[in-house]
Formats: sequence, structure tokens, C-alpha cells
Amino acid sequence: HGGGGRVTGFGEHTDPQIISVLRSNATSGLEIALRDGAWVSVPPDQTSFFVNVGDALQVLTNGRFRSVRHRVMVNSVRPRVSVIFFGGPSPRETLSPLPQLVGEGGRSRYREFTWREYKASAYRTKLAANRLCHFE
Ligand SMILES: O=C(O)CCC(=O)C(=O)O
Ligand SMILES: [Fe+2]
Repeated sequence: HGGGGRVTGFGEHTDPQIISVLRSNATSGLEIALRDGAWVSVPPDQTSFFVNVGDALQVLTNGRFRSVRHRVMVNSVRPRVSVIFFGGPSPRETLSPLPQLVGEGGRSRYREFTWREYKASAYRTKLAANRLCHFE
């Protein structure tokens, strides 16, 4: 449950995979967290796809693209329906920042790990955890 009588439908988290493509009906509910932690509602648009950066893409881009923290609040007036495609690596795939994005003399912010390792680590934590801090 959220404050002020608002009910959380899907708790805050970042998506694990590379990219998430989301489609919903015209009911609001999806919210993203800004850098300062404030939550803002994403205006629903049933004619658009919403594309979300996942943790894996944050690693591949060495943090240039950020996996945005989001949640879904319950809309007490209208039903909300959403469908999401999650595009992720296969379990044996190795992930690390792309050399072109680290740059010469630049610092890689993440160590190399397999997707299997990430999953095993993520399943041991709560939904809201920062799952990438184990791979920095
Ligand atoms: O229902 C939504 O719009 C988002 C759900 C979500 O964040 C997820 O499944 O990862
Ligand atoms: Fe999500």
C-alpha cells in the first residue's frame, strides 16, 4: 500500500533485461522515479509503445543509459491492462560494458558476468533492490 490511500499494484523496480517494450490501454498507473526520487506518472497512450532500458543495457552502455526505476499504482476507477515484451540475454551470455562506450583510458563501471549470475543474484534480493551493485 502507498501513502494517501493510493495502492501499489506492482512495486518499484528496474527491469532486468536489455529492453522492455510495453503497450497498455488508456488507463494511467505507470510511474517512473526521477533522479531526486520523485515519482511522476507516465501519461498512458494506447497507440504508443513505451520502451524501457533494462539493467543489462545499463551495463552494456557503461551507465550511459539508465534502467529507470518504475512502479504501477492501482487505478481505482478504470481497469488497466498492459502487455510487455522483455528482450534479454541468454543465460550463458557474458555481459560487460562495450569497449567503444568505455573509451580509451575510461573506467569500466561493471565487471564481467554472465546473465545466469545476474539472475541468481537478483532472485536472492527483494524486487526493489539495486541488483547491479553486486557487479560494480
Ligand atoms: O504494467 C506495467 O505497465 C509495468 C509492469 C512492469 O513494470 C513489469 O512487468 O516489469
Ligand atoms: Fe518493470
